Amino acid sequence: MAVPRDIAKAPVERAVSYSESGSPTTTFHSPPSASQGSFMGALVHRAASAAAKQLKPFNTKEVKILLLENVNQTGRDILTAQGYQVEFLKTSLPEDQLIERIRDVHVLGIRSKTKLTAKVLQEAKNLLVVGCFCIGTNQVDLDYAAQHGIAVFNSPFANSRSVAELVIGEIISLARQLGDRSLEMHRGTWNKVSSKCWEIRGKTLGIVGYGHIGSQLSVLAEAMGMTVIYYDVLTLMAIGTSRQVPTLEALLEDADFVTLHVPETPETKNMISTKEFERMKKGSYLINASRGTVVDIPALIKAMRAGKIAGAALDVYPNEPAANGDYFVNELNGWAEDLRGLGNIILTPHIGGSTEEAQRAIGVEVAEALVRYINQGITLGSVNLPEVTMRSLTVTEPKHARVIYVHRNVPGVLRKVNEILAAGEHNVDKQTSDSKGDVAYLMADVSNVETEQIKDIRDSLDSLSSRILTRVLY
Ligand SMILES: NC(=O)C1=CN([C@@H]2O[C@H](COP(=O)(O)OP(=O)(O)OC[C@H]3O[C@@H](n4cnc5c(N)ncnc54)[C@H](O)[C@@H]3O)[C@@H](O)[C@H]2O)C=CC1
Ligand SMILES: O=C(O)CCC(=O)C(=O)O
Repeated sequence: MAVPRDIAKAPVERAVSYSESGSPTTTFHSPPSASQGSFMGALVHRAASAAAKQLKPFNTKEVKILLLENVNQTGRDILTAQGYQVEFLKTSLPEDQLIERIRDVHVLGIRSKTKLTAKVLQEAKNLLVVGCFCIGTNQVDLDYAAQHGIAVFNSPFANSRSVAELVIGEIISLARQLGDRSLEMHRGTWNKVSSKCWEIRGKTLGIVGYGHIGSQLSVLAEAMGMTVIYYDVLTLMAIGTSRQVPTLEALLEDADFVTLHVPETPETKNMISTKEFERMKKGSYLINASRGTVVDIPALIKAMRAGKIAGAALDVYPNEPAANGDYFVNELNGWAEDLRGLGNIILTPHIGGSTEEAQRAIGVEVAEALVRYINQGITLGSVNLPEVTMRSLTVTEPKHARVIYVHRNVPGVLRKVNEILAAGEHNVDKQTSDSKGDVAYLMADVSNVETEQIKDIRDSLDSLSSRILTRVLY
C-alpha cells in the first residue's frame, strides 16, 4: 500500500517551506460531506473508493488558511479536518491589516466585504487560492489573480433562494408599509392605516437580472399572484408566464415593483439613477439586494421625497461597515442620515444570503472546492482560471506525480512541457489543458518519477518564459 507523500511547491516567487523528503503525513480522508449534495462531491468520492492516491501540495500542517468575515462552521470544519492551519476572524480587515496578514497565507477565505485589489494581492506572495464564501466576486481583482496563478472560487447559487425569499417579504412589507407601522408601535403609537396600502396580487414585478436569484424570485412572485416581467442583457427562457422585455426602460415603465439582481460591473454602476426614476411609475417601489453601486442613492432620496417612489428596500450599500455593531452614518456614506430619515424604506445590513441553510451550504461548497484545488489541482468551479479536472492517480501508481503548470496562453508551451517531461524519461499517462483568455492551465499525470526528480521537473518548468505557476503533487 503506497504511503501518501507530501511534496510540491508554490512558485519560486511565492515560495513556501516544503518537505523534499517525501515524509509521510496524515492520510487524506475526504470529509464525509464530499460525497453529499454535489456532483463534484460524488466524483471525488467515487474516485476515492477506487483507491485514489491522495496527493498533497505541502505538508498539510504547513498550509496556512485565513478565514475572514465569519465563514460558516461547516467550511471551517472541512478545512480543519484536512490538518491545515486554519485561522478564523469574524470581521473583514482594513487594507493595511489585510496586506500585513495576507503575506504568509496560502489560502484566503472571504465574503463580500474584503477587497482583494491588485495592490493587496501583490503582497500575497504565498497565496494559491481565494475562496469567496458568497456569490459575488466583484470584491476580487479576478484578472490580476488569474495572471498570477491565484485561483478564485465562489458558491454560485447556494444563497439564491434566501435572497429571493427576502425580496418576497420586502414586496409585501413595502406594499403594506409594515416597517413604518412596526416602528410606530415600538414607539407606542397606534396608527391603523389603509391609505396607499395594497395587495400584491395582480401587481407587476419587474426583475432586472434574470439569473439564479431573479428566476427563483419569478416563480415565487407568480405564486403570489403577481405578473412578472424581466430585463436581462441575455435572452433567457421565461419561467412560468413571466415575460422578457427588450429594454430596461420598458421594464421601468410597466413595473409596480422594480427589483435588481445584477452583478456589480462597470455597466451596472448607477444603473438606476435620476433618468430611471423618472421612467418609473408614480407610486412604484424599488428593491436592491444586488450591490450598493447599482443604485444612485441621492437620486433615490430625491425621488422618494418627491413622492415618485412610494417605498424602497435596500440590503446593500456602496460602503458597508466592517463589523456588526459598527455605525451606518454619514462618515461611511455621505447620505446615510437622509436615507434613514425617509418613510417606508426598509434598510437591512446585507443579509440577503444570511440564513442558516445558505451559510451552511456555502461553507461546504467552497471549502470542498478549496480542498480539491489544494490537494489535487482541480479547478472545476473556478471563476477566473480555466476549469480543468482529471481522474485521480491511484495507489497502484506509486511513482506517479501530478504536474500542474499555469502559463501564458502562447503557442508552443505544450511541446516544451512535454519535452521537459520526456527528457526525464517520464511517460505522460494523461494530460489535459484548457485556456481562458491569456491564461492556460495544464495538468499532467506522469509516471516513473523518483522523489529526487521532483525538484528538477519543477525547476525546468519554472525556467520556461511562459510560466505563471508550477506545482508538482505526488
Ligand atoms: N444581498 C445579498 O446578500 C446577495 C447579493 N447577491 C448579488 O446578487 C447578484 C446576482 O446574483 P445571481 O442571480 O446569483 O447572479 P447571476 O449571475 O445568476 O445572474 C445575474 C444576471 O444579471 C444579468 N446581467 C448582467 N449584467 C446586466 C446588465 N447590465 N443589465 C441587465 N442584466 C444584466 C446576467 O445576464 C445574469 O442573467 C450577485 O452578483 C451579487 O452581487 C448575491 C447573493 C446574496
Ligand atoms: O453574506 C455574504 O457573505 C454576502 C452575500 C452576497 O452578497 C453574495 O453572496 O454575493
